[in-house]
Amino acid sequence: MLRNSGLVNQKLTPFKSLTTHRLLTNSQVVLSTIKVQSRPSALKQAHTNTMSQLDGNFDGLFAKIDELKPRFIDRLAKAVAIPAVSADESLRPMVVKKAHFLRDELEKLGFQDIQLKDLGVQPPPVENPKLPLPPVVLARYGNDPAKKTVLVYGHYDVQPAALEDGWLSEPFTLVIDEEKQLMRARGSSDDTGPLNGWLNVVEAHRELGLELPVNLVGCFEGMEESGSIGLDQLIAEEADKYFKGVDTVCISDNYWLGTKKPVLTYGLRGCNYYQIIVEGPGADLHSGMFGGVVAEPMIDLVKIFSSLVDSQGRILIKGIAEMVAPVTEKEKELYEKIDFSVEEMNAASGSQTCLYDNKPEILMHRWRFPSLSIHGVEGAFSTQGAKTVIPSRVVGKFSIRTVPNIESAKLDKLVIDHCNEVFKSLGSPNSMKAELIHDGDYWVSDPFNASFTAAAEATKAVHGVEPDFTREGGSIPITLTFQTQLKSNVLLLPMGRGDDGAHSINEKLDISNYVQGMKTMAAYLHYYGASEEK
Ligand SMILES: NCC(=O)N[C@@H](Cc1c[nH]cn1)C(=O)O
Ligand SMILES: [Zn+2]
Ligand SMILES: [Zn+2]
Repeated sequence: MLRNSGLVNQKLTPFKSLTTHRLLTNSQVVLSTIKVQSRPSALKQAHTNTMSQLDGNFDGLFAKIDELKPRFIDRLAKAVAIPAVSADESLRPMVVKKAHFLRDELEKLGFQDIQLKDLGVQPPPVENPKLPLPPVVLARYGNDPAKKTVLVYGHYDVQPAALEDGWLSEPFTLVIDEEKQLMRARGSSDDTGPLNGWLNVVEAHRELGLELPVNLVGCFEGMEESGSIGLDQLIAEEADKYFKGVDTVCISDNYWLGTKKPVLTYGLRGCNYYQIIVEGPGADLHSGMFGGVVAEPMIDLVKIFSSLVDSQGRILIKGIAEMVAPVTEKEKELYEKIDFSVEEMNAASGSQTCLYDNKPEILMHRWRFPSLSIHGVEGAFSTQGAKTVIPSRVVGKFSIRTVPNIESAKLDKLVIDHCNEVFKSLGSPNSMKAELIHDGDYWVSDPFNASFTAAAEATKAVHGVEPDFTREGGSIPITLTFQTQLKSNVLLLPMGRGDDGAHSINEKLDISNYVQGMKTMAAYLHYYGASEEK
C-alpha cells in the first residue's frame, strides 16, 4: 500500500462547478474554404492564412486560454468525477459513462463525425467472459485537404484509487490546492487533463473565431491502463478509413522528467503484465487448525516472487539480460546533458530509496534497461489487523518493462518457463498457472522531424526554453501501432510534471502545467501546420 506523503495544513478548495457555458454555434466556426488542385501550393496558402490570423504571435490565443481557465478547470472537474477505472470490472459501466461524457463535450464543441467504436467483449483472462470493452471515441475537427492532419490520442480511463490508500481527499473529486496552485484527482495528469487539453484548445480557437491551422482527428480510448486491449485491431481497420490522410500523431500522456524543464519524448518502455495463480485448499482455512498440515498457496507464491528479482532490482530470470541492446559510448554522452538529478528522483518518490547515486545510471535504468515490478496479490489478507487465515487461492501480479531488443513472445516463454521450473522445484501439491494478462511493445523513434521541431518551437514560445529530448520509463502500448499502421511519426508532448504522482496517491496536475500545456499544444498545431515537411 502507498503511504500518505504527509502533506498537511493545505488551503483546500473542492472545485465548484461553473453553471454557465457559453459555446459557439457551428456557424461561428471559421473553416478554411481554400479549394486546391495540388497539395503543396494549397498547404502554402493555408499556412499563410492561419499564421497571418495570428499575426506571427500567440498573444491573443494565449490570453484566451488564460481567460477560459475556469471553464477548462470545470471541464476537468466533471470528467474526473467519473471513476473510469478500466482495471476494475465492476466499474466498467463508469468507463462507458465517461466515453459518453466525452462524446457530449466533443459534440458541444462542434467536432464532426463523432463515432463510438464498439470493441466487443474483453478477451480472457477476465472474470466476466461477457464484459464489454469500453468504446474508442473517434472525432474530427475540420477536414480541409489543404491542411495537414494531426491525430491526437489520449485515454479517458484511469488507474484505481481509494481514499484509504492515503489520499488527502476523495480521489474522484477535483480539489484545488490554492496554496500550491495544483489540482488533485485521479486522472488529473494521467490522462484526463491532457486529453481535455485538446478539447480546450479547440474551444479557445472557436471563442476567438480563429481557424484551426490543421485538421484534427481525435482517438480516445478507455483501456490504456489495462493494455489498450482491442485498439490495435481498430487502428489496423481504420488506417485507410477514419485515419486516412493523417500526417502525424501527437500523444500527450506522459510527464516531464523533473518539475521545471519541459521535455519532448521519443521513447517508451513496453510492458508485459503477468499473473501467477496458486490454488490449493478448497476454502480459506484457520491457520491454527491447518497451519503446518496443508500446503499454503501464499507460501508457494512468495517463493516464486522471490525468484524473479532481487532487492537491487536485478531481474533473476535467465535469458532476459542477453536480449537487451548494449550501451554505446555515444549514447552515454546523452544522459549527461539531460536536466535531472538524484535529488529530483528522490523528491518524486518521496524517499531516499533510489538504487543509484548518479544521473546516467538512473536514466538508463528508467529508459533503456528492463525492470520487473511486483504489484500485488489478489485473494490475500491485506487490511489492518491480524487475521489468522490461510488463503486458499492467491493470484500474484507482476510486470516487466521491456526495452530494445527484447522480443515479447520470447520474454513470455522465458518468464512462464521460469515460474513453472521454480514451482516444480518446491514439490508443492498445490496447482500453479503463470500467464500473460496483456502486453505492449517498447517504442523508440527518431526525433528529427517536422512534428518534433514544431513542438520544440512551441515549447520555446510558451516556456522560453528549449525542451530536453527524453525517453520515458512508462509505456503507452499503442504508440508503435500508430507509427506502423499509419506510417507516420509519433510525438509525445507531455503536459504534467515528473512528481505528479500518476498511478500513485494524490495524483495532481499543477494549474500552470494545465494552462501552459494547452498553450504548447495550440502553438504546436500552428507551427506544425505551417511547416514545409511532414
Ligand atoms: N501514462 C501512460 C501510462 O501510465 N501507461 C501505463 C500503461 C500500462 C501498461 N500496462 C498497464 N498499464 C503504464 O503503466 O505505463
Ligand atoms: Zn496515461
Ligand atoms: Zn497511466
